[in-house]
Amino acid sequence: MKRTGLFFGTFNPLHIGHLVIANHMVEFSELEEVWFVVTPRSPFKVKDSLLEDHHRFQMVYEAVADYPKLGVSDIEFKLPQPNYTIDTLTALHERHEGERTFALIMGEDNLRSFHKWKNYEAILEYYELYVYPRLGPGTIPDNLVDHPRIHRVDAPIMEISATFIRKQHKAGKNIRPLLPAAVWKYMDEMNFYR
Ligand SMILES: Nc1ncnc2c1ncn2[C@@H]1O[C@H](COP(=O)(O)OP(=O)(O)OP(=O)(O)O)[C@@H](O)[C@H]1O
Ligand SMILES: O=C(O)c1ccc[n+]([C@@H]2O[C@H](COP(=O)([O-])O)[C@@H](O)[C@H]2O)c1
Repeated sequence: MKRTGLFFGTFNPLHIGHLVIANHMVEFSELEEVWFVVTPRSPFKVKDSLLEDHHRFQMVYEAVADYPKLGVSDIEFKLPQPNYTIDTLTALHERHEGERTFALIMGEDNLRSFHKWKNYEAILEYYELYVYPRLGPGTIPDNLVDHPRIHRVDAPIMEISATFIRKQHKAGKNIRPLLPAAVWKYMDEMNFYR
C-alpha cells in the first residue's frame, strides 16, 4: 500500500509555492508520493479568470513531469460541481482500494475553516491530515488542536498566490521566478491571463 498525499486546488496556475509544499511533504513526511488534484470548482471560491480544467491540468502535468514522486489527478473533472473533498476522497478510495491509502495535505489557513467543509468529521474519521504552516488571521478550533489524525509538517512559508501572479502578469510585471519553468512556458505561449 502506497501512502499518497493529496494536494487539492484550482492551480490557476500552479506556482512554486504549491510545488515547494508538495515536494517538502514527499521528502520530509511519511507520505511516499503526492498528487495534485485539480479542482474544477472549489466550494467557497468565486471564479476569477479561471482557465479551462484541461489547461490547468496540463500545466501541473508538465511541471511535475521530472519529479518521480509527484503526480496530478483529474478525478474531479467528472464529479459533480462544486467539488466537495469528501466525495473525491470516496471516489479515489474506490478506484485505488488495496493499492493506495490517501491523506489530505492542507495549509493552516484551511484548517482554521475546516469545520465549514462538507462532512469534515467524516474526513477526519477516515483520513490523515498533513498540515503545513501558513500566515493569516484566525485560530485553529480547539477540537482540531492535537487531533490524533492531524500531523504538522514544518514546511517553508511561501506567501505567494495565483491571484497575485495573474494580476501582476496582466499589469506587465515579470512574475516568471514564481512559476515552474514549464508553467511559465505554457502560459506565455498560450497568452493566458493577459
Ligand atoms: N503560497 C502558498 N503556500 C502554501 N499553500 C498555498 C500557497 N498558495 C496557495 N496555497 C494553498 O494551496 C491550495 C491550492 O491553491 P489554489 O490554487 O486553490 O490557491 P491559490 O494559489 O491561493 O490561488 P488563488 O489566488 O487563485 O486563490 C490551497 O489550499 C491554498 O490554500
Ligand atoms: O469539501 C469542502 O467542503 C471544501 C471546501 C473548501 C475547499 N475545499 C477544497 O480545498 C481546496 C483548496 O481550496 P481553496 O478555496 O483554498 O483554493 C479546493 O480545491 C477544494 O478541493 C473543499
